[in-house]
Amino acid sequence: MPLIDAQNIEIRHGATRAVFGVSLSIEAGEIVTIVGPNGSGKSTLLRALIGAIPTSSGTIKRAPNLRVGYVPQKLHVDPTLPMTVRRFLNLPRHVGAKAVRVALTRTGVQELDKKQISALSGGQLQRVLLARAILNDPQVLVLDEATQGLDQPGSADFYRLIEALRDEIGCAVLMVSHELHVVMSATDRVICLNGHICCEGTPAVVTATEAYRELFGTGTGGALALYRHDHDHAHSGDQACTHDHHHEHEAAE
Ligand SMILES: Nc1ncnc2c1ncn2[C@@H]1O[C@H](COP(=O)(O)OP(=O)(O)OP(=O)(O)O)[C@@H](O)[C@H]1O
Repeated sequence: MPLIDAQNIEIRHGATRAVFGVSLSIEAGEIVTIVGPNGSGKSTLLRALIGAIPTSSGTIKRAPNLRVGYVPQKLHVDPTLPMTVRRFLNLPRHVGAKAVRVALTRTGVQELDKKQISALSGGQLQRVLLARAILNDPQVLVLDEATQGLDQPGSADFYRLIEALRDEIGCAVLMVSHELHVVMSATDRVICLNGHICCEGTPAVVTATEAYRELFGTGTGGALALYRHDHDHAHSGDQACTHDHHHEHEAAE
């Protein structure tokens, strides 16, 4: 049984239909990356899949007592509020020094445990947030553009860490990223979202498709830049677009 299984879901924010006709499932241990333009419903879909917001139609089934670890885009910390990394990882639930040490070691920042949260660099903070997300030994790790603000080598390191954690913990990973070219090698499956699912598949299959080339350019070696990705047409909930899209893209070769 999949960890999460969504069938034909629609999600509305008031009058805005943010996601429609989406069916997808997340299997144990796989890494799934959702890409798509701004406002295409990526965060909305993630939040619905983990049960944080309701759907307006369709069904989402989650494995019983599913353990989810969530890494937000960023954390706003009041610099006047003193809080060490160790204390932060013990909120809202006290987990103890050993669990904190294990989690920080797994994310490669064990030396930061006594540091103030407000004194961390962007990359260090993301690793601390990741450490917090794995404290409950998650079956699914969910990341919403977790590398925003990191430079490309920093992002690449972070995604390598995610892959290593997946291998170590055995969790599935569901993430949103704008950096498909960076995340590609650490992904089993790519889903391109624009309200509905435009195309999906393994990176190897997706990169070989015409739809993918239209979306992301034709560069080689994974050095593809998702630059601008316009879908200026309406859909009625189909799962694969067979018609032309209008895209502007740039391939960094
Ligand atoms: N809380 C909300 N109330 C009203 N509308 C919302 C809300 N959250 C999102 N929306 C709308 O739903 C649509 C999808 O937004 P969402 O944040 O899911 O997109 P996204 O793909 O994650 O975007 P981005 O890449 O910019 O983060 C957008 O039109 C957005 O304006």
